[in-house]
Amino acid sequence: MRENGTANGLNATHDVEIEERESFEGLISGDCLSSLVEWLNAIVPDLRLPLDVTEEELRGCLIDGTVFCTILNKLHPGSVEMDVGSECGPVNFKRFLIAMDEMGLPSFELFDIEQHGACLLKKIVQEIEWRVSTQSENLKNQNNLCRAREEKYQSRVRALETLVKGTVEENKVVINQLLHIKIEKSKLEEKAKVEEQDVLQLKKEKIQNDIEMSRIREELESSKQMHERHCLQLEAQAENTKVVLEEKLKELESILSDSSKKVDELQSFSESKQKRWKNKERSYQSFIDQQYRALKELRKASKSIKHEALKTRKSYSEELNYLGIKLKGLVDAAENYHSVLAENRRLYNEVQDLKGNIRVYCRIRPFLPGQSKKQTAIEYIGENGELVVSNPAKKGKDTHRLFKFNKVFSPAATQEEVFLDTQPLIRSVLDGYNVCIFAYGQTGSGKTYTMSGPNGSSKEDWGVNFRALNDLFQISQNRKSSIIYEVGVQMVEIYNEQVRDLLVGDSCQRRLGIWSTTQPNGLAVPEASMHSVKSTTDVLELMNIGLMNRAVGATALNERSSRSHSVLTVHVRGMDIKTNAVLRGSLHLVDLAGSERVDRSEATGDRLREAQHINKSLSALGDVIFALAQKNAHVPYRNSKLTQVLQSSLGGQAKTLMFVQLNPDVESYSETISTLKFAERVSGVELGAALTNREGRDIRELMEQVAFLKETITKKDQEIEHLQLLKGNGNAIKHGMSSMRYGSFSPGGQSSGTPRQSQSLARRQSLGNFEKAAFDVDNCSVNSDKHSEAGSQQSMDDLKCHNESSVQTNLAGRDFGQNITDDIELLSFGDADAEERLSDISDGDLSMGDTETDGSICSAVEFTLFPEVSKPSDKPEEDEKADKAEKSDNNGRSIVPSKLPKLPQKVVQTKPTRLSMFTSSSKVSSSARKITAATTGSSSTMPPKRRQ
Ligand SMILES: Nc1ncnc2c1ncn2[C@@H]1O[C@H](COP(=O)(O)OP(=O)(O)OP(=O)(O)O)[C@@H](O)[C@H]1O
Repeated sequence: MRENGTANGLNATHDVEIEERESFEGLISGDCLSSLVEWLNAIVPDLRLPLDVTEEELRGCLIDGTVFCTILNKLHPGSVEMDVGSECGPVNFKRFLIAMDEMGLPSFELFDIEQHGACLLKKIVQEIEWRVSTQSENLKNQNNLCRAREEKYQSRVRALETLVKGTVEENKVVINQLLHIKIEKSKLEEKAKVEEQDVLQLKKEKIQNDIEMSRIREELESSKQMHERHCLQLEAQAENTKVVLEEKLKELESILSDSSKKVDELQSFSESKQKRWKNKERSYQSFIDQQYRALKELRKASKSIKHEALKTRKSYSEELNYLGIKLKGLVDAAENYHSVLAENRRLYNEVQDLKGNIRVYCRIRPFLPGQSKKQTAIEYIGENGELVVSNPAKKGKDTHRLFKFNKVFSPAATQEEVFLDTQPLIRSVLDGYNVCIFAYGQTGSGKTYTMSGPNGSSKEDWGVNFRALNDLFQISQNRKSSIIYEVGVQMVEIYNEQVRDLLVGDSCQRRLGIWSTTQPNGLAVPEASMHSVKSTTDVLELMNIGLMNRAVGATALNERSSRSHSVLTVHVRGMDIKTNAVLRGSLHLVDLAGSERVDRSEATGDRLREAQHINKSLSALGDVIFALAQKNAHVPYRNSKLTQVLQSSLGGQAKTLMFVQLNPDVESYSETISTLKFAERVSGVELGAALTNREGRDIRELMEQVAFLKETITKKDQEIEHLQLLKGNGNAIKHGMSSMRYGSFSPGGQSSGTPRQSQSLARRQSLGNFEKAAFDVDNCSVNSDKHSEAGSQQSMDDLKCHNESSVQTNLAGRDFGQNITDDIELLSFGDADAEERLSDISDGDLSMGDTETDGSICSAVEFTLFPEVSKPSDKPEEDEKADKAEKSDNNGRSIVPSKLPKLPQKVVQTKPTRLSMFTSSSKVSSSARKITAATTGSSSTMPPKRRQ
């Protein structure tokens, strides 16, 4: 019965829990309660239940699950595992009593574990299962499973219970089985734990799923709302679109109706147009017919016009023929153009000549930056070349001084304006004239500025030099169809009375000699390097080199003061293509050194020496010009290197232009006055008509003939030498041959040319190399031609005469031919010696100041070198007198030169090379020395070296 009751109780545990609790009332009697409390306190001291606890209080008491299990194990050791208690958590004591009650335990004293163990266990299991089921209400499926298991266990328990009812042995077996079941139970518990964990896991998952579900639901809700909103929008749009479409439809319908109306209109219009076209077609047809008729008429007319055109053509060709005849006349006239051009040139130069050959232009320098507060000495500048300078320091009539020149340029005048008035002279150079342009003035007055322009100047600032050469090239280009020009440039510097080549890089170069003979080509310094130039660029380069090489020193007056005279010489040679006539002109562009007084430049030492040389040369220039102005028979060119170099340009055959440069500063008044006085003196010079250097064709032919003969003689000489070698009888044969050879030069000999030609040839033969061939070959002018032809003949006569007289005096036993032989031998000096001698001629004894007038041996040389000084042909009477004087008076030193043989001008002019110049001079000096020795018997005038 109890078994059944227990089984029933188990089944109904959870369903009737509350009823059971109510039925617990009165289960425990008073004795039992107190003994129970004691027992409990003894088992679990921590419980500390008061002994007078009422049943109600006891029922309300909670005991820990483990305590609960401990109590059970005390009652029945090993009946329950402690884990179960810890899992149950706190257990209401009431439940414990109920469990005891359910197990039918009357009291604790009567409790028999073997008897009530199974029942107790069942209760405990139920309790656990109940607890699990209460904890996992949501997992109903699990519960079902558990229930199924529970049922299974119940069946087992039942089986056990049946066994328990059996014998004690059976009970033991049952106990074993119970133990086995316990083990299984523990396994099941483990499983239950696992499942519990699963349940927990599932719970978590469920919570997560619930969260997820709620999220999804929310999302679903929001998307649903969105969708609804979207749907609403779409519906609104559809509504709008529908309205718009309806409107459009209405519009289209109206358009359609309009179009159909238009179509109707067009149709009617096209029909009317068609009608009009048909009308037009008819009218065109009638017009074409009309045109066709007109065309027929035109054809007829064109035929008649063609006929007329033929007639006109005929008359035109007749007119053309007439024009051709006229054109021929014009061509003839054009052919005469060149001669007209030449005539023009001639006339132009005549005009230039009429203007006077020395022109003086005055240029006043502006105040330099920083000098604006200075007082000017320039009072007035007239348009016709008047210049008034005033001296504030003086009073009365001396305050103002008037000067007059060809032109006065104010400080504002540009380089171009200055050059415009110079330009005509440049053209004259190309017409075969010698021109000299020089700038004179104190240091810093603008000489270099006028001549070259400022340093590194642009084309606008170019000075006269650059512009002149530029002009030369331009004019020569314009004339190239009729005249071919060659241009060569020399640039020298005269520094401390020494001439240096500015176009040679070597700074320590040697001094150059000057050949002071009046040369039509103005080649005064033959040793200076000659540079052929073809363009302005070439000239610019050369002049830059020259300007860099120019000696520049500092003085108190000008920081960059040039202490030397620079002479740029441009040699022009032009050949007329038609006539082969050669034109020759030279242009000297001179930048003089400062003209200030020595005391004012505060110079000492080297600077003082420089200043003295400069002053000396400038005063020599003044003397020359003064002599020219006075038309003196003798002009002292040789007093300075400057006048020697410029001789050809200052003489009677040249055009000269002087720029007088003035410093406007009143402090420079005295310098300004002395400069202006000098300029005034120069402007008074009349040089006479300039002469052009023109050479005829016949001269050229003669020159060629001479060259040919020279060649023949050279060949003969070579043959003679060859024969000498062959025969081995050197001295005898040589003498014989020499006699033969020289005999050919004697006037009576079998010479192929005239004696004069032979002499000239002999000289030429000995000359050897020529440095400046271009300017050497044709060194004659129309003027010099006539002059030198006569002069040469005269010289030959003189030479003969001189030889005769020599025979009569000290040079007995030598005939004319032998004399020439001497000359030739003299001409054969080496180059070095030649240079030295040339230098000697211009630098040494021969340059002594007043030798022109004292008639020494040097005068003899001078006579030869400066034939224009005393012109034998012009003054035959003087010559005769001199002749007599020479014979009668050995001390008549001034007379001797007039008796000296004058070099044939032609020879001198045709070979102005360094060597030729030297040899001519050497010969002359040699002759002169001999004669001097003969006439004066004095050797003191010549150093021993030069007599060799
Ligand atoms: N017409 C001018 N216009 C402007 N500046 C000028 C003029 N003339 C000269 N000068 C200036 O005056 C200064 C002196 O001129 P420049 O050197 O030409 O004098 P110079 O007479 O040649 O002197 P030196 O005798 O020392 O050679 C230079 O600075 C130059 O540029």
